[in-house]
Amino acid sequence: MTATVIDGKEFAARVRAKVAGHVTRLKDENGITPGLAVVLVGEDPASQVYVRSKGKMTVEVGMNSFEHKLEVNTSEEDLLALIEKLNNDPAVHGILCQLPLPKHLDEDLIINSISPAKDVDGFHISNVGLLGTGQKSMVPCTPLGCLMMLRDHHGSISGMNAVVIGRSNIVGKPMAQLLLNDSATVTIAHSRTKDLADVVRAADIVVAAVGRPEMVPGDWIKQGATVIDVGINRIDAPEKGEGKTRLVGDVDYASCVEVAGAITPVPGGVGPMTIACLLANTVTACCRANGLAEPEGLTA
Ligand SMILES: NC(=O)C1=CN([C@@H]2O[C@H](COP(=O)(O)OP(=O)(O)OC[C@H]3O[C@@H](n4cnc5c(N)ncnc54)[C@H](OP(=O)(O)O)[C@@H]3O)[C@@H](O)[C@H]2O)C=CC1
Ligand SMILES: Nc1nc(=O)c2c([nH]1)NC[C@@H]1CN(c3ccc(C(=O)N[C@@H](CCC(=O)O)C(=O)O)cc3)C=[N+]21
Repeated sequence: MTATVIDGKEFAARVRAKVAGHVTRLKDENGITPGLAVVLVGEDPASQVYVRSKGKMTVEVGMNSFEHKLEVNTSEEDLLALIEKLNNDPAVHGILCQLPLPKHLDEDLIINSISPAKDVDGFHISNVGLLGTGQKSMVPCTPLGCLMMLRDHHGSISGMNAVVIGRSNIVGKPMAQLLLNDSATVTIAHSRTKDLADVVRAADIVVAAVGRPEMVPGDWIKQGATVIDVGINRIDAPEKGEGKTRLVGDVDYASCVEVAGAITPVPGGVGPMTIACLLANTVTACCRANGLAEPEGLTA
């Protein structure tokens, strides 16, 4: 039996429609238009694609999009000054600083300079601490999108064995925290993990966030397990013609789809959900900033 394919693209469209509804209500009833500011430093081509796509979808759901493109050698001082300006701008409810930043900029310092209330990435230490203690916070978009798909597919994940491969601050760690908050039994694997295949074989839920193309083969997957593929890897695709590339996940889709119970594809899985959750977080931040009831079902 082949796995149910979890359609992240379609799910994300539903989340965005919900967000758009709340935006309309905020405008009509409260005279407020939620605004998202995205800061991009440098000209990394992949980052440019994401930022463009974020801006387009922000406008599509009726919110204001403020794009700030800074040159690659922008000083820390100038970037901090921009963030301070956005922190104090009442039209801006969410601020995202696209990562990775150029090497000369201190990523921790920059992230922690964003007002926690506007930190729609959920990367500020204060939001990380709130999430870790089960308090209301801004929740990182990619893990939130994964959680929404898992809850939708399983109803409840309480008591399930979940293995997260990857321990980054932006995906692996917050993902593990969210799974734990939903009462899954959580294992975090990483590059030093011994017998990774056996660790993964014990999982009812596998979340792969490694950054290695098609690293997880089907024979690591327990029959019927749910596989969430966070990886976004661009690889050469000579079969499509010379110089062509294609996008693959961290999971070997062809073999995993044969054993898994459910699986997210790449593209069309976690990626679109990440952007939808960014918009959801912006509406949530806007409601909180204005003392309004926040939308249900759009956060953890
Ligand atoms: N769909 C989306 O919206 C998003 C997708 N991504 C994608 O997700 C992937 C992960 O991103 P990110 O978390 O930022 O990546 P990082 O490079 O920050 O982290 C990768 C993690 O994988 C671990 N790892 C590396 N090699 C192995 C291995 N051989 N076996 C087991 N673990 C290993 C590393 O371990 P160690 O800590 O020991 O080095 C590290 O914890 C990437 O493909 C990225 O493009 C990222 C963000 C959003
Ligand atoms: N501060 C910050 N926040 C982020 O959330 C953040 C970041 N920095 N840096 C980079 C990563 C990566 N990321 C993705 C978002 C959407 C897709 C996405 O929509 N992917 C499409 C395909 C896009 C394509 O074709 O390239 C899909 O999977 O279907 C992918 C990756 C957000 N990130």
